[in-house]
Amino acid sequence: MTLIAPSILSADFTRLGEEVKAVEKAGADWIHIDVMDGQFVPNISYGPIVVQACRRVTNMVMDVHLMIETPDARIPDFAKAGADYISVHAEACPHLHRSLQLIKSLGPKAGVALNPATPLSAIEYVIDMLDFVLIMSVNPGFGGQKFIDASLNKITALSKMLSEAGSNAIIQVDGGVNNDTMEAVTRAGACCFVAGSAVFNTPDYKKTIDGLRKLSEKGKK
Ligand SMILES: O=C(CO)[C@@H](O)[C@H](O)COP(=O)(O)O
Ligand SMILES: [Co+2]
Repeated sequence: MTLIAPSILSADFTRLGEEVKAVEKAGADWIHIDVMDGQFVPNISYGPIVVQACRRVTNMVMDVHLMIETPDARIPDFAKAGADYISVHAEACPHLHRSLQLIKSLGPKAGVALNPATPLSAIEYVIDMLDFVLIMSVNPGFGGQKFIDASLNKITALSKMLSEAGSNAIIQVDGGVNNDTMEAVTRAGACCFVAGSAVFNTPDYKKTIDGLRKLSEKGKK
């Protein structure tokens, strides 16, 4: 399974609806929506009304990445706005089990995002609750950053950890995914690929997404 999830963070916001439709037409599987609060990360992006607006123009799976403090207070708004998948950061959730319970109780699939410096042990005791795990391969807050190479070993270790636990959770990789890194992240064990600048900063989205898929196929061999 190869799931390509363009992040709208790098889209042209004056034409957001058209951009979302364009990547859907180009063969994207999910649309990734990065929510930043200026507290958990040093940047502010957008909230539930943008998720709601995207829902009106696409049938793609909407994947909401919450880079916010106290996410429990906001999760119901994002579920109501139409999120299909919601990830919270382990670093922002003192009661991670409760946050995951909350997401699942409202309908969306639940995931945990881990910063580059956060060990996999952060999810050890909630592993059975996870529909996906988001491995940050850059420090969260901005698009267009360079892939952190240590993420590859982390993805490999996560893949082993999940299979030993009998978990079918999807491994999502987010940050610096592009033509140079796609093959290696696939080989490490990821199957959902968030790509912001690598998609939206190119002129032909279909060509770009097809190219990423091909590189992923190479990584599976
Ligand atoms: O969560 C984040 C950044 O915090 C990402 O989803 C970025 O939007 C990915 O951007 P690229 O590295 O693909 O340009
Ligand atoms: Co993201």
